[in-house]
Amino acid sequence: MSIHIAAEKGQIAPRVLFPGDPLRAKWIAETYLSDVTCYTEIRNMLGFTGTYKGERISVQGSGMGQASASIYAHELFAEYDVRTLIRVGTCGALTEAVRVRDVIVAMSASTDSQMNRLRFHGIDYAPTADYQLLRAAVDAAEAAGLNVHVGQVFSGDLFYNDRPELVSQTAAYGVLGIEMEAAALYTLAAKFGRRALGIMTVSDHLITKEETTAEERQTTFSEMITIALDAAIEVAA
Ligand SMILES: O=P(O)(O)O[C@H]1O[C@H](CO)[C@@H](O)[C@H]1O
Ligand SMILES: O=c1cc[nH]c(=O)[nH]1
Repeated sequence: MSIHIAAEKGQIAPRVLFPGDPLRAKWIAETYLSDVTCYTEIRNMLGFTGTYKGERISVQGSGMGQASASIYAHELFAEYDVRTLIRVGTCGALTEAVRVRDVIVAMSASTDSQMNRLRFHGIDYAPTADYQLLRAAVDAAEAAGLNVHVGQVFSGDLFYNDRPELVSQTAAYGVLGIEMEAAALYTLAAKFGRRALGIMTVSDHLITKEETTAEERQTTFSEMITIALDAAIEVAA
């Protein structure tokens, strides 16, 4: 076991879905996987392994924010040899071109986090998705007849941000949605030479103020999950 995950080596599959909400992890495992086992309950940050279309897949809660998600991503890569990590999260929409319940596949993630400033001593690193995984996700969406937005997201450290102009400024530079983990995930995947992708369903709209319910955020968004699972099994384990 690692410090924050109770699994034995081999209990976590090489391909992992990575939602922020541990109850979304439970819902994904119960809804989409067969032969499911729960391999960790430490801090209630639940993790499950099961089978999807004959392939082993795990689902691990990440918690909210880059600080929490970085701990789980690091341990999954460093201690459990995870090869593919797909965030299945929620985000806020920053532009009217994107609507609530739309799906965004995140090509890149800007951030206001200091993590990479510390890591790279002031250099502006560009956290970027794995191209094959991104392409597999777009192909999976097309095969299922689903529309997705492919583009930039912003991974903010502050959910309650004091700078309302952040929305208009990032939108003016092409950012589609705001969430809190993708930049760290892409950076750590690059560090360990693994694949990462963030797929986010829009849970609320920062311009129109439309919102989804907490229950919907926990137990729906099936389009995103299907795309993530089908993309995961397309790339080498
Ligand atoms: O729904 P999840 O995956 O947690 O993602 C979003 O929701 C949380 C904030 O409510 C942050 O973690 C943000 O990134
Ligand atoms: O991080 C997030 C997630 C959903 N909506 C937001 O505004 N921010």
